[in-house]
Amino acid sequence: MKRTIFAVALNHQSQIQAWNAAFHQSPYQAPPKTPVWFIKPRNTWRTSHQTIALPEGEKTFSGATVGLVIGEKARRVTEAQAAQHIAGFVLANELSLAEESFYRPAIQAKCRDGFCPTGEMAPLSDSHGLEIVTEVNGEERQRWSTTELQRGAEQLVAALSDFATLMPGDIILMGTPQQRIAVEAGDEVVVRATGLPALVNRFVAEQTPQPQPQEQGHPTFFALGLNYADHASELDFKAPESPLVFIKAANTLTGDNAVSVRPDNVDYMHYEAELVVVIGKTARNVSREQALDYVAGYTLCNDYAVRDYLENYYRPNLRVKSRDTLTPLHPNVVPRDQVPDAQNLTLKTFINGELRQSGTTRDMVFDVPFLVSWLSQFMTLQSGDMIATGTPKGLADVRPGDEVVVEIEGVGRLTNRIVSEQQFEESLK
Ligand SMILES: O=C(O)C/C(=C\C=C(/O)C(=O)O)C(=O)O
Ligand SMILES: [Mg+2]
Repeated sequence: MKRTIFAVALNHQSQIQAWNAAFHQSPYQAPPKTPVWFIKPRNTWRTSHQTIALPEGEKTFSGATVGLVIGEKARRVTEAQAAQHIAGFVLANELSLAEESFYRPAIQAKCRDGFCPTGEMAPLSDSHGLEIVTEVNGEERQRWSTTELQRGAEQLVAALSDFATLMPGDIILMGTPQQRIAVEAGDEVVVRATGLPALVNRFVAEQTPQPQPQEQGHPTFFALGLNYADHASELDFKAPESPLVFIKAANTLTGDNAVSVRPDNVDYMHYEAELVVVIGKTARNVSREQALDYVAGYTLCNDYAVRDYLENYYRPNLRVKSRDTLTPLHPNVVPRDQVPDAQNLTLKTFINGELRQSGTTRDMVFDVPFLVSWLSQFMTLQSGDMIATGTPKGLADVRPGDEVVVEIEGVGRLTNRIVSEQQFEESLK
């Protein structure tokens, strides 16, 4: 069973070459130091032989790749240990709109319905030197080799498992060349590699929204960046003109009264009190007026961020936002009809009993109906998906031993304690 599909951008040499000059200039300033991870959420999943509806008015590009499949839980494994955690490999198509920037391009470009078909897994022991071939309507259009990747399978597992525990069934897509192949309605795209079952998909025009295939997978956990203007200005940003959405993987979620690990030798581990919207039924192309009908209710989370790991423009940055234990989420969902006005709730964070953050959901830049409607314009929201709506001003560092309580009026109270890496490791023994 698939759990989380992680993917890595800028892992093919041709991409690094193509972007090299831009990466030494503003706004990037420097090439990324660590892998640029992103997530292909469950609405993007398809299997071989399923059709994929192309978004209207957009140019879609095929990005044939190979994914490694985790067979055995991997937490902080070294490159030398990584191979024993890999069950095999799959072919995949990391479909995307044009990649014009690496500043949060991901969600609208990469997370559309059907934008991640994957084939069947084969228990290959090694992906080195694998040639990935793309055929469109029977004609070979691209061939590349995994020797051209900057980081191979073992390096990717080691880098990701350093902060995110990988579970059996998780997949890491290993990257695509800079050159992608435009696909059109009617095209049949076949991705092949020796030793792996071919991946075959036909593209069709998007007419009416297609029913979602019954795929299993974690609910998607969306989060908003800078959705309160006062918080954006405390981080020296302007309020965004359109929603800045990132996705957090399941590894980061924990519950009420749980612990969160502060990495050693960092300066900025910030709490973030956030209202979380829980989707109640499938939502595609819903208007702002209809949007609340698709909301089951509300809960709250603490969207911790280790800001030392921010790398300028390379966002969403999973090392900052999707680390193990760094998203305490309250398990109780308060039904929508018990929250008369989600845009008029007080949020508070207390550290060791002292009030440190206070704001109101009135100050959201993009309110709940807008967010549900906006996301549903380009992806299908499913029951259980959640949207963490951003945090107001008032961030501060937290240290091991701190008790952090996030409270939202009428929604709940979430308690969490900060531990050091050493304390956490000892608790696991
Ligand atoms: O971390 C940042 O600097 C901004 C950011 C996310 C911010 C939030 O999570 C928030 O405002 O609640 C980012 O993803 O870049
Ligand atoms: Mg946040």
